Amino acid sequence: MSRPFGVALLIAGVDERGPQLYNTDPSGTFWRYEAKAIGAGSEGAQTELQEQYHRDITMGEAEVLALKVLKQVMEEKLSNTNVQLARVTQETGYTIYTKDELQSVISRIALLELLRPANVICGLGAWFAWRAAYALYFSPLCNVPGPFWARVSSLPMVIHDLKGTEADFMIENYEKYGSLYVMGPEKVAVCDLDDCQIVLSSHSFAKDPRYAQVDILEPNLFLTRDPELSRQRRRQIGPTFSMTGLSKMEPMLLAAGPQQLMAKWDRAIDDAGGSARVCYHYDFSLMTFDIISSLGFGQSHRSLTTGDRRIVHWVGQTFTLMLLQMAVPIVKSLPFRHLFAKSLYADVRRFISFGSQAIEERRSVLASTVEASSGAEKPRDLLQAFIDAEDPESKIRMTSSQVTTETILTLMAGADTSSNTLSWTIHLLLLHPRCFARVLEEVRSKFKPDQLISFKEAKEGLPFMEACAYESMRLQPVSGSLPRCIPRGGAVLQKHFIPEGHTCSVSIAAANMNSTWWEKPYAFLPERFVGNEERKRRLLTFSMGVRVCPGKNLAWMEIITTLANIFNRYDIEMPKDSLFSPELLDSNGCPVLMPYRYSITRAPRYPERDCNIVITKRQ
Ligand code: HEM
Repeated sequence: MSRPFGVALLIAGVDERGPQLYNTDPSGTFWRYEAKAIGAGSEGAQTELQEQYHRDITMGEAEVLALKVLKQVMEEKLSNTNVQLARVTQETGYTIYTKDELQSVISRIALLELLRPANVICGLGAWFAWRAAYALYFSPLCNVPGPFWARVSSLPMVIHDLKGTEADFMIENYEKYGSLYVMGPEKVAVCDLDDCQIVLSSHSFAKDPRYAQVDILEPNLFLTRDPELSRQRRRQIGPTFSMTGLSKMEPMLLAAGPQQLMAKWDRAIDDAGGSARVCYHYDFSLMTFDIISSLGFGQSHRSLTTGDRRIVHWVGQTFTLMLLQMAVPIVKSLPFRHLFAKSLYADVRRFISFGSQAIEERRSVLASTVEASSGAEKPRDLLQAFIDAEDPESKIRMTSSQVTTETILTLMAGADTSSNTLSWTIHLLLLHPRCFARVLEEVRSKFKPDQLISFKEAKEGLPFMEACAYESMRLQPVSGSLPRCIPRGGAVLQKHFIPEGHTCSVSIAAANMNSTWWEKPYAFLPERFVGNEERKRRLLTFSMGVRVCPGKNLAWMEIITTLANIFNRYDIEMPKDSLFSPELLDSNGCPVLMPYRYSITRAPRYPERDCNIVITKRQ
């Protein structure tokens, strides 16, 4: 038997025969001698040692074992005075443990005793009983409705978060407990629109501290918890995202967006001889990336037609690292983190340097054109608008790296959100043929088959189609919940006082299904939005208040122009092998929708299977 550390232990004691040392031979017979030593102890201890005979043990284990024997020796009063513990090593020979050493071994054994399974179970039971009693009778949230488990632990919510079913779980709990309920020991879910407004309308309900854990990018509009930075950025980039600012960029948006998509679909139809099967989800996804990367990075790069997914990949990696830092902040200080997550960090670096390069190139192109002709027009895109953006109050402009950060964030926040909204709208329309027929009638009665429809034309001429997009955003909001901190002095929500230090989560999914505000909330009823500006404002999908989505107008421009142009140009059908149909209904009497997953935004779970359509040129 090999012995780790070359250490042997033995028991020494003083009994009526005088000092006894149960000798040991460090060269190999330690266990035999140890067994002899406990001859003075109980039978139980001997058995315990003998059971361990055939395996290597560490110094720590040996100490504990020896001490157990020692304890028994003392307890059984076989040797009640001056009991000692000694160790023998090949190098140092026989040494008696000092008082301090003995004390430390005794503490260790006491801890081990404490950690015995029975003790652990009792401890956990007591802890749980205390948590339950506190949650039910003493917690400031004890009068707020909610599931019992959520009062005691955040685990149920975390599990749904990880499974990507958080939205359904929050709607389910809203149905059971109402517009304000407990979703964690110190956290409430907010599902009433008036309360959402209270939370979102001021900076005093700051974003969750986890947002500030991300250190891969400079402080920016999306992640900042600092009201001053948030206000300043909005003043700087606000004009860019206004309808006036965006209308200058529309030709570029149409070229990278609907025009590119239609060119691809036309080719697919020609290649297939009249009708083609396409996966609209993937096409929308690449198209929206192309729109933002052409506007934000000045790129003529087209991932939809070339299949080059480099930027899409970088965005995914940056999100992964961001979420990792938000969920497990310690990863930021791990010494070899760059080695553990080498490709993740490398891709984020590539993405950032791609952004910086775009700015440098733009600056040098501008410098050379200004030299060549003084009246040269600057490009009309997001990149230029960000470079030129100035805070009207302080006259401060963004530095190059701030522009890079905001552009990267724009791509991250603006691509998947818009493309998933498009996917859900198509899916819902295919499952509601009455509405779809009305949309087609509306579009085709207003526009010629080959006409490129602009945003203004679509917005003014297609109120029902726009209402369908609103209803799709209500039923399948792509954004998740918005976690906020309760401010100093606490807050009153649904007549319950929620103290400072607690958090709340504005549930977009549940607020959009709140039956106080939305009649027949599960039904797809676009009519509710036609000509009703008040209802449109009430929709929470873009958030509201001081941190409302600044890209809202751009998103609408992408969504409305894409839908109008494809409905005008193609006849669209569900394939025969589709698993979904208007006749397949759920328990609410509504068509069953394709399953979703959350990868930052709510996306179709099986796009290859569920997001196919058969397209032909409009008859
Ligand atoms: C259908 C499309 C979109 C939806 C549903 C959507 C939704 C949202 C929501 C709910 C928020 C609030 C997040 C929070 O408070 O944590 C938000 C914030 C934001 N969105 Fe959007 N968004 C969309 C498109 C876009 C686009 C196209 C852009 C940029 C071009 C964009 C840029 C941003 C930014 C920068 C923020 C952070 C604002 C802040 O925290 O102050 N979004 N968006």
